[in-house]
Amino acid sequence: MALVLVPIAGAAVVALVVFLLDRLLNLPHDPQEPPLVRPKIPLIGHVIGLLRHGTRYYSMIAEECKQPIFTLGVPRGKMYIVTSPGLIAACDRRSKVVSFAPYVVEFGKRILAGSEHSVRLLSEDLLEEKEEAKGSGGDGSSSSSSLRPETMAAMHRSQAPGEHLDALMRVALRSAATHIDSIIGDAAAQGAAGVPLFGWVRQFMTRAGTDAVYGEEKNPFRDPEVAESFWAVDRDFALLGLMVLPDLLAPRGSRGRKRFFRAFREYYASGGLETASYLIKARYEVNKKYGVSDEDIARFDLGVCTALLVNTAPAVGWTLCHAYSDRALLAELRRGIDAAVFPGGAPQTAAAVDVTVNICEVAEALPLLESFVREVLRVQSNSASARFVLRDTVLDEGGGGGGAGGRRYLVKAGSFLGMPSAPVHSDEAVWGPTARSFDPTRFLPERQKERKVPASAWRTFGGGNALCPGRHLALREIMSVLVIMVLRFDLEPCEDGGRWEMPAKRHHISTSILTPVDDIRVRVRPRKELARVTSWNFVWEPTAPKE
Ligand code: HEM
Repeated sequence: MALVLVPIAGAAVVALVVFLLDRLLNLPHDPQEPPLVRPKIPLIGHVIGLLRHGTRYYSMIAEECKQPIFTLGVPRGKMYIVTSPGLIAACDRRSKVVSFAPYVVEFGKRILAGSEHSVRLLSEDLLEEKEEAKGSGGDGSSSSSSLRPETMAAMHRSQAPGEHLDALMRVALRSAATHIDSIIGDAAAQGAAGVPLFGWVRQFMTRAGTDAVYGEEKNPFRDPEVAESFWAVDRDFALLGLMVLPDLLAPRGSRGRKRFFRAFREYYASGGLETASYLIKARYEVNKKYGVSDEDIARFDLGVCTALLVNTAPAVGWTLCHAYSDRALLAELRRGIDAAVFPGGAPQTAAAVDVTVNICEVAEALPLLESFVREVLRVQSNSASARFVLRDTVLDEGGGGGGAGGRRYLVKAGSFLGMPSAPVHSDEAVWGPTARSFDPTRFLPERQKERKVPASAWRTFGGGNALCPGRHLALREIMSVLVIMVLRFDLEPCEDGGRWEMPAKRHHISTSILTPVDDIRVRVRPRKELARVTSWNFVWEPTAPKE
């Protein structure tokens, strides 16, 4: 009898220990908070889920619990996950309290390895009350009075539609077109094995983006070693973020980071600023105003390059995969682009022809272009919109979309709040029955009129006062490369008899666009029917507004 009781008593002790630990490690849950989702394995189930599935875990839970917002308890903390557009909009409206700022500070400390002084400057006025006192207008348009918001205001100002963005695009296009040409003209570089599509795109987008921002003349990325160093940092992003023995745990990333910082110190020391874009000049001015050292300015540039490159490069890769893997879509895009560039048909003369293409005009003539790119960004987005709750606050869904009308939820100070794009991007209540399929016409103006999707449901560029300031530049860059490629080249996978197979995807910690698990090797060939064109010039010049 006593022997029978041993396992029962053992199980009771385990249950008691788990119960006590649960009480001790998990924070109490107020009924006004979003519903609590209990993990299958007590205490650490959600942590295991997140480690195993990455941000996909949020979608898995969202699908099971079907709540507009829910709470995941983790040891000594809690995470609120928001999936309804109405509540996302509510968080965006309170973005000073449900804040992105603490992550900017952590990024400055862990990845940019900023000095204590600069990290302190970044963490000043987290609630942006100084700004409020002056009567701010929100997403960077305000007159702010601390380093972090003022830097973001400069980022928004320098990339808003207008002369500064046009200047960035001028250089980006010139540089992208030149670097695309250099590989096409170099048969040896392509070889029989072709080029790795995502790797190749990353190479020319890295150069185009940084030429635009830092100026072609002194851009540190002219040195391939600096580009390699940058991408080594990105590869080791998570390990560097731990701040534990980086030279040992992440030797390539750590070496790359030092090399990057050196290159950027030299850039400023050798007068790089004079040839830089307005974006870099405006940032420099703000940094100097707040007493950031030259050493730290060079470190902050690692942040600029991360924001500039890590999403745009894979987004261009996916855009080309989607365009070329669907013959009917490719034919339609090509028909529209050809018609806009050669209204009288492809040049047939014996003489060589120079062609200038204004991509802005092409995009206006062919709305499918932007609709298609937005759809690529919808399905390939994996943004987390991570926030930290700085004060207890009540979120009111306000009946604004998502269908759960007007419920209120308390979120507590000190908690993580995420608004991952994946669940909301695949929600049939928002996008209709085709939510999970790829539809390049989804964002055409006439389709948008048919089905009103709340603005807060398209999360590719985030929202609130963390809304991506580079979104206009990114969209223009992606559309431009698409036009250049579709107009000029045929792309064919080297393997599987030329059949396109979409690469599997995975999440990478630094990016909000999914990463391909494996690259795909392609052959790039100029279109035969345009052989007469010997010189191409691509520009993005906004047309005069219509009367
Ligand atoms: C396809 C390309 C891009 C995607 C998908 C993307 C996406 C995002 C997302 C999701 C966020 C966070 C928003 C949030 O949490 O609500 C963000 C922030 C940011 N992005 Fe982008 N981005 C892209 C390109 C760019 C470019 C070209 C730049 C130019 C420098 C840029 C600069 C930034 C900056 C500085 C922030 C931080 C904003 C802040 O702290 O307030 N991004 N981006």
